[in-house]
Amino acid sequence: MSSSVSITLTQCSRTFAGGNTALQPLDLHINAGETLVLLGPSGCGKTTTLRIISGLESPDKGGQVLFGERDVTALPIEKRDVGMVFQNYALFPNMSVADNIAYGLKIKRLPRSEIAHRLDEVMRMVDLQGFGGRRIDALSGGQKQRVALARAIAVRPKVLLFDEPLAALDAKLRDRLRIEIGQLLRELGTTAVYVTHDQDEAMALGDRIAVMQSGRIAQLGTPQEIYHRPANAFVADFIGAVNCLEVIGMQSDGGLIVHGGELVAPHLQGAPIVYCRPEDIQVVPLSQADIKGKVVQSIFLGQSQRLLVDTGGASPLQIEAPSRQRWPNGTDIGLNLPSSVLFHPEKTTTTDTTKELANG
Ligand SMILES: Nc1ncnc2c1ncn2[C@@H]1O[C@H](COP(=O)(O)OP(=O)(O)OP(=O)(O)O)[C@@H](O)[C@H]1O
Repeated sequence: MSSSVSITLTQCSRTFAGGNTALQPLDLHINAGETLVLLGPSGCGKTTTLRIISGLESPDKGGQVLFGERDVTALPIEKRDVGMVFQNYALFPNMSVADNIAYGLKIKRLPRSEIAHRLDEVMRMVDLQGFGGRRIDALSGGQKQRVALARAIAVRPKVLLFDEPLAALDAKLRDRLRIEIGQLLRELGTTAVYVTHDQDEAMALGDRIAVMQSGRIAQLGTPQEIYHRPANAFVADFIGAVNCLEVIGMQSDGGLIVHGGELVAPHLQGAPIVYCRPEDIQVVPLSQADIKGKVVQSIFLGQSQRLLVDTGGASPLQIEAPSRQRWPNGTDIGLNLPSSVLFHPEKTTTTDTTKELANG
């Protein structure tokens, strides 16, 4: 495989006709061999960023795209040595699987023996052995996406770009292909940029995730950093369920007395706000509970259940509870909330937060 390259975007903005700014000036460095996921809601600028990296789109004047040390800003996609995988596969429906995969290799005028060798190699990698002669329209969605993947890697690109490749597939297939793509990317070591609005996909695949909001990067970090130390309320809310708690007092041992509340704004006037994830709240016997409440709803999720618990706050707390236990509505429930699991977006660590709150 060809050696991977780093990607550097400097001051890349994109304004469309009519003054619609899809991307604010963006600086982003992607390490060689890294998988970077661009995650965010519809319209936040993920695809525009990917298209600027691919060469399908140019940044506004002044923006620069480097692959390694090489300035590729003015190069079209076919000169950038990138492979792309799209949501809609973008395959030739009337051609066979093998002809689709070999398409780029033929354009590169590789010798027939080399084409045969690479076909063999990539079809094995994406588990499509024996499918070479099939027509594209005789394949399932998952198989089509494997063909698209094989076609992208067959040319041994320096950079692999994915635009929501699993969005059209059903949940089970999505999970499976997500794992396979992750394995493949590790095996290939190719620098990859992967666009999705699915947080599970982002966390499973990304070495780092850039969470985007309104044409900017709201946070760039490892999945763990993004999940456990979200930079702001938008990231906290986008990357998973979060409880927003109003601090209404302090216990003698320094523990916070909190009320449940919903995620409204990062800074409400008055009481300090802290956040916590549903799975970090412990269900304990009532006699040992810091917080007591009543179950108002339970949502069965299979491997766990989400309980909504009224603790007297503005809105119920979300708790993750074991799957097999029954919690009829109206059940009294005891909860503990270790201060170590509380976090405050805009601040760096949970410990800082607790200290600051304790001091202030
Ligand atoms: N060719 C275009 N002309 C005008 N506006 C555009 C064009 N392409 C994108 N935009 C706008 O730029 C913004 C960002 O679009 P982009 O496709 O990058 O978002 P996205 O995060 O990929 O969204 P989605 O997940 O829905 O694909 C949107 O407001 C979109 O409407």
